Amino acid sequence: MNPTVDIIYKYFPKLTPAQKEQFAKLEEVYPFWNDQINVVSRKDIESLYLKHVLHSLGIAKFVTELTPGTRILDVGTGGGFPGIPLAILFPHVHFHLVDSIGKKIKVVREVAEAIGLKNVDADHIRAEQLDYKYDFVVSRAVTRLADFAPWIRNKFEKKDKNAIPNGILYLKGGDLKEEIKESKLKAELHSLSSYFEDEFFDTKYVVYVPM
Ligand SMILES: C[S@@+](CC[C@H](N)C(=O)[O-])C[C@H]1O[C@@H](n2cnc3c(N)ncnc32)[C@H](O)[C@@H]1O
Repeated sequence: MNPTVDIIYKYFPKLTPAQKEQFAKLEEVYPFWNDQINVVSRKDIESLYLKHVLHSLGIAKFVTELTPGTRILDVGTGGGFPGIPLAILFPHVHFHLVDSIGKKIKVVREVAEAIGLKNVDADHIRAEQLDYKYDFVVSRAVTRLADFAPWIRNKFEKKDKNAIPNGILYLKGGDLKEEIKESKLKAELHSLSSYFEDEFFDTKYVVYVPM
């Protein structure tokens, strides 16, 4: 049986009633929009909370506190992962979700509106074309680090107001050691199994690259 929203409450026990309601609403909103515009595989939508929502929140187990006003870019957000779950968790942080496919951004906007998220902007644009600065860039399953880093290298604010220096937070699978070597980046691997006792993710690490 696939876990319900309770799995989110289990790992994030300090959620406010409003946040709990937003997480709970995803269970209706995503299947509705996914039937019209496919953003998540049919098989995976049944394990929405485990494979998408909790997985996205792995980033929040590594960066647990963010200063109000922090700006985060989600590159290749697809249907809103990891950006939407993170935006629920950090209502005082601004999230810019972008994707190169317009219909995916439609789903992101509909989901954000349906659950009342005020801290999300979503745009149909390639990451390389953006001309803004951010504190962090998050992403999940978009491309190899060596290709990804040049897209966003010039998009970081210089000042570090958060507990960890600005940088990339990437949920990424594949042969990461080889990828990190290829990218020549100074990257750290943080295992999701150190945050979550349930073993369920195809992608097992948050890759953190200070920038
Ligand atoms: C495999 S999907 C992952 C979607 C989402 N991050 C997730 O984990 O469910 C990769 C997404 O990256 C988007 N993408 C690829 N290259 C991009 C670029 N240069 N700028 C913005 N989005 C891009 C694609 O359109 C696609 O939606």
